[in-house]
Amino acid sequence: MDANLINIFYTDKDWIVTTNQNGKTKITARNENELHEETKNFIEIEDKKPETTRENYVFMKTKIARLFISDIHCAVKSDDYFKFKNVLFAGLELFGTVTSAYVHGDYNCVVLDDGTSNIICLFKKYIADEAKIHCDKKLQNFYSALKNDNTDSLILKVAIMMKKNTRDVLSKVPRLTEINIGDTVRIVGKLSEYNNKKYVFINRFNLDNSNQGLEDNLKQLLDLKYRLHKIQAIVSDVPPPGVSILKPLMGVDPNLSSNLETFFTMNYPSYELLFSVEDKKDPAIEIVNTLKEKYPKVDATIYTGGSTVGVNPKINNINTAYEASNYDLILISDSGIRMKEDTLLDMVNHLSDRTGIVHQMPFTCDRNGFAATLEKIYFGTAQSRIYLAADLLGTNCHTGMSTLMRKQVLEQQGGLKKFGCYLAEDYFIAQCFLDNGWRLAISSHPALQNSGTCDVHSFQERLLRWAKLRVAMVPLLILLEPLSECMVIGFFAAWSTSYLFKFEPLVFYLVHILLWFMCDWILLSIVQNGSLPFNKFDFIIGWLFRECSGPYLFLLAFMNPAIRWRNRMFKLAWGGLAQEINPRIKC
Ligand SMILES: CCCCCCCC/C=C\CCCCCCCC(=O)N[C@@H](CO)[C@H](O)/C=C/CCCCCCCCCCCCC
Ligand SMILES: O=c1ccn([C@@H]2O[C@H](COP(=O)(O)OP(=O)(O)O[C@H]3OC[C@@H](O)[C@H](O)[C@H]3O)[C@@H](O)[C@H]2O)c(=O)[nH]1
Repeated sequence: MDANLINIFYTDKDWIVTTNQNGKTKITARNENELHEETKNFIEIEDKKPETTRENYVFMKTKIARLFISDIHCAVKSDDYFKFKNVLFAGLELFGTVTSAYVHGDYNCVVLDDGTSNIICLFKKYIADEAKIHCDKKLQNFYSALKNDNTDSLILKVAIMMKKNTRDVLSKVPRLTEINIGDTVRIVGKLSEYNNKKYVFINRFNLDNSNQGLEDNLKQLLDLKYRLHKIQAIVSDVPPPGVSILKPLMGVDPNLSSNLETFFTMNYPSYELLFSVEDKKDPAIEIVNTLKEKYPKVDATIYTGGSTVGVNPKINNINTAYEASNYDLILISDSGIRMKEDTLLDMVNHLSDRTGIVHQMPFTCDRNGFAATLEKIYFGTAQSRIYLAADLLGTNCHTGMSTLMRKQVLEQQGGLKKFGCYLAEDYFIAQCFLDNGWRLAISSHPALQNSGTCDVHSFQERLLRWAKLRVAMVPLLILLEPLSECMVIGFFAAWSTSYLFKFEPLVFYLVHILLWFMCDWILLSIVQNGSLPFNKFDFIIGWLFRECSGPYLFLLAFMNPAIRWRNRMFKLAWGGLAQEINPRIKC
């Protein structure tokens, strides 16, 4: 921190706002590890004295804020300035990575992410593209007129000077085609707000790729970061297609309202939300109604009562909503999922003529407690490695907590109800797409599970249920799945190398575990794409717990095949057909 800082005039758990004797204001983040090196110090420097004070806020028209994007979303917008931590700013400077770029109406849009959040930054197509061409043409004409010297050269010189200025301003905003996904950029602009969403109107746009560290390069070597977090740009004048989002709800947890709210605030031009609640007295209905009132412009409907079209209670719950859906793309999204503002756009961008399904790889939001750490470790290591490997090999490993699919393909099979006789409808839906020649793709955004109910017992129950589904559907996994566990394969590898090469088995086993552990840490950091919410010691404990309990859970699943899902019990036949143990209908 600067030595000449003399006055702390605002602090909280995240920020310290200070001024020095010249009246300069500095906002410093307390927790700096999440940020890019460049944005560690959020210094707004303006030599002018405050021009005026308004409602006790220091106000300088020319102030430029350099803030986290997540904080920009919390800033209060008013007239031609915005307020953050009691400081008024006229404009802002952002630093981050371009995660998406597309044309929307008259605007070129760039989605910028700085690791804390993302925001849409836009500039008029006309300004960016045609104006530059127009300017260059005019300049050419002026130059040739000046060369011929048959008009008043002074006027021409002034005109040339002015046009050059205009071109300089315009050249600070690139064309959309000049921007690449993954570019690190610096944007200066004005904050704007529409429909409770913040946007930045770009005044200046600079590429800045000078800050890639060794870690970044290593990750890129592995190519996983590219596959997971770099998003394809679709530069097109055609707006993205409409999406019908099916949200099956059953009961309420402490995070439900905030999770569902993220579906009302997505940056996507046309979508409808179709909530399904089986029990008409379910308190989830009240939560959805409150959100509908808060966001009246979002097209949202609630379907209650469900319909019994099969054994799978999730399918029974959403089938009516599915049949009422209006768009050609269907997103089935479980109740505990949170969406980033640009996730839906990213998923749609991953569709191609041959891709029928785009799914999000299961992962978790940052939450506190051992259970949350354990969940993050499981999804970011043991599960990600198989999920990504399966994706690479084109094998079906689809988990249906957030899946975008083409309705036309489902309809050809007889609709969603066709899959109601399976408990693992997700696996069979994906298999059906594959069998019909369609490809599956993984979204760049991992699925952010954020259920408010997070404890070790229910997490293990869930893993147990999934293991039972897998064993019934793909019996070969009885053999292969234990072999994919670090402790089990390590044991066999140590035994065989000691037999074949006379290696010391204990040393081999410990080195194997250490290497596996380190690879898992790297993989988890890649999937997280930012700082982890726990330290290395927590990781060691969570990782050891997961690795030791994994094979044990698998054994349990194998020994007792009865499946409990929420308030119902099921059993599965080999192949995956389900039967409810107090059946209500026959499949
Ligand atoms: C010598 C080592 C051989 C390794 C073979 C790998 C065997 C697969 C091991 C574990 C499977 C983990 C699956 C991860 C996520 C599944 C989550 C889940 O169970 N979801 C269900 C509920 O939503 C869903 O219905 C099931 C979906 C997929 C089940 C089929 C999994 C087959 C995976 C085969 C992957 C092959 C990858 C090959 C890697 C070398
Ligand atoms: O009886 C039920 C159970 C569940 N559901 C809904 O189904 C969704 C998933 O339920 P849970 O969160 O309990 O289950 P999981 O996260 O384990 O689901 C996962 O595994 C089983 C697959 O069939 C699912 O597609 C997959 O998302 C939720 O939105 C839930 O509200 C119902 O509508 N009715």
